[in-house]
Amino acid sequence: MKSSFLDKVREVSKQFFQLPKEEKQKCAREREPNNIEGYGNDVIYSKNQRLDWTDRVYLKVLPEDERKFNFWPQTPNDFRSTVLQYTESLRLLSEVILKAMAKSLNLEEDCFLNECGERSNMIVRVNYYPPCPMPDHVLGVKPHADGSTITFLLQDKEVEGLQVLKDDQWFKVPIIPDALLINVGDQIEIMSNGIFRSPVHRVVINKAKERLTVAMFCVPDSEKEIKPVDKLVNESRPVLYRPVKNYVEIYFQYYQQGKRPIEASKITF
Ligand SMILES: O=C(O)CCC(=O)C(=O)O
Ligand SMILES: [Fe+2]
Repeated sequence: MKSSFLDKVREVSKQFFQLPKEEKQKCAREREPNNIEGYGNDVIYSKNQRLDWTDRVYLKVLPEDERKFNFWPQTPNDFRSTVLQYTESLRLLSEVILKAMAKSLNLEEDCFLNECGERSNMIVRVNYYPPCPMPDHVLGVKPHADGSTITFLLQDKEVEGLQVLKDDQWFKVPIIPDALLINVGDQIEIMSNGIFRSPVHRVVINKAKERLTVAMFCVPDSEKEIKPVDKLVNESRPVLYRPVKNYVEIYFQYYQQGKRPIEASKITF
């Protein structure tokens, strides 16, 4: 993918967030808590929830027949075509990466792809973090691991914010302007029986500068039950996760309560 195309993806996203509130509201998320698609911020599950300092647009791009264009920005008018083209490039790239990840564990290359089922999903989330007068008191995104198989993250070119947790410490993720960051999500952790681990990460915000990122989540078919692949379960490595289905659905409820969704699948001994 050319860096000029990555800039284009950033540009159409930024143009949308620069529109007046009334314009953006045209693709606003519906009120029922289970509907996460469209423009908005956190879905509220409880009064005690801490809110993220972010606005976002969340859209299911694949499978094709599940697109809900009424939630898609109409302005700028090349938003739709740009996101569709971007998704197609990342769909192809995700196949290459999931095959390589399977091969690296001596599995058949299609192993993870087959586990994702016939109707894999691609979901885009454009994250816009406005400047915040009290950046030490709130987070752009609370600590979480992604609920995907893998996530492609296109970072802001100038403003840092992403941090990853390792050994109980937060580490800054540097900006590499023309690179996509690829994150391992919970569903690959489950399929690989814990060999690939989904890292916990968070977003800190900035007093003076806005920040924009585009996350593309690759997610298995919601009807397909996923589980650790047989070849990665043996006497020395017992099965660590229960089968799960439609993980994205449980994901947000756990996340908003500050819990790790993967706990719903982990087997405790
Ligand atoms: O904005 C970022 O840097 C990361 C966003 C993120 O973690 C997410 O959308 O899951
Ligand atoms: Fe994330």
